[in-house]
Amino acid sequence: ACGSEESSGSSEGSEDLLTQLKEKGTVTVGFANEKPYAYQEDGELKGAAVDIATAVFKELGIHTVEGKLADFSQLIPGLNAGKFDVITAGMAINPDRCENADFGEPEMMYGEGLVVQAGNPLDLHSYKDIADNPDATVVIMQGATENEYVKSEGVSEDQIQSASDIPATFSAVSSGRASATTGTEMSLKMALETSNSDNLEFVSDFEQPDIEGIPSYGAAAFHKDSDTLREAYNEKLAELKEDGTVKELLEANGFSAENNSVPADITTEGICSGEQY
Ligand SMILES: CC1=N[C@H](C(=O)O)[C@@H](O)CN1
Repeated sequence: ACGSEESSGSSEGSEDLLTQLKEKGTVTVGFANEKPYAYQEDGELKGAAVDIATAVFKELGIHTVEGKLADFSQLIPGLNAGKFDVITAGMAINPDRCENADFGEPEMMYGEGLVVQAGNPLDLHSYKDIADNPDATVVIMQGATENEYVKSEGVSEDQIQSASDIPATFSAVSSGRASATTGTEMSLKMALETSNSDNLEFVSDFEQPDIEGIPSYGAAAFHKDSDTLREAYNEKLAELKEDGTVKELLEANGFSAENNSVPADITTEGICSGEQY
């Protein structure tokens, strides 16, 4: 195949992407360095989304997974620009994103979290608490679902700050530039473990908002032209859900089988169409 040096997100040319990847034996995945979903540590690609994708690709005869780091907000644009073959970032499926990428079937379920300064000086326990306090600000990773979640709970645009990644959101709260940050529960817990700012606290009694999008369902995301690859991925993924491998991989990455496994009736089509969103 021509252009075999480049990973191409499109199936233009003589062979579809699945066939190309099988021939190369390598798939290139986009990720945003967010533990425990997809991150690099000691030169190795790790995380629940990476592990699940790696297991699926292995079943497809694609044994090497290479990572390409991108800001979270650049994952879908990067996919569509052909920088990687698939996004493995535990990205939440939602109707807006479904317009720009084709998600695989859901691999994990997750909720939200909140990190504030130690002692929780503004007494923030929900997105509504932020909305109700004009002095409160929240810093959120660019492109993350939480930007919409807080707004739907009444937080105003001028209370929201943006940062390119989770470490940058933590330093904004730690330095007092923002009152709080929100992200997925697991991202915040993990980032807090490795953060060297001891003046931050995870709000353990955070109230999950009762809004569209929560809980979220994370999945791999494919280029709109990669139907064959996505269908083959979904087929193997279903087998690995069935035989307990997905559950095992979630647990190995700190998720709980009980709280983070996807209920059997939830489908990507259902979420994209808005019926299950
Ligand atoms: C795993 C993850 N999920 C959310 C999202 O999909 O936007 C954001 O919190 C960013 N990271």
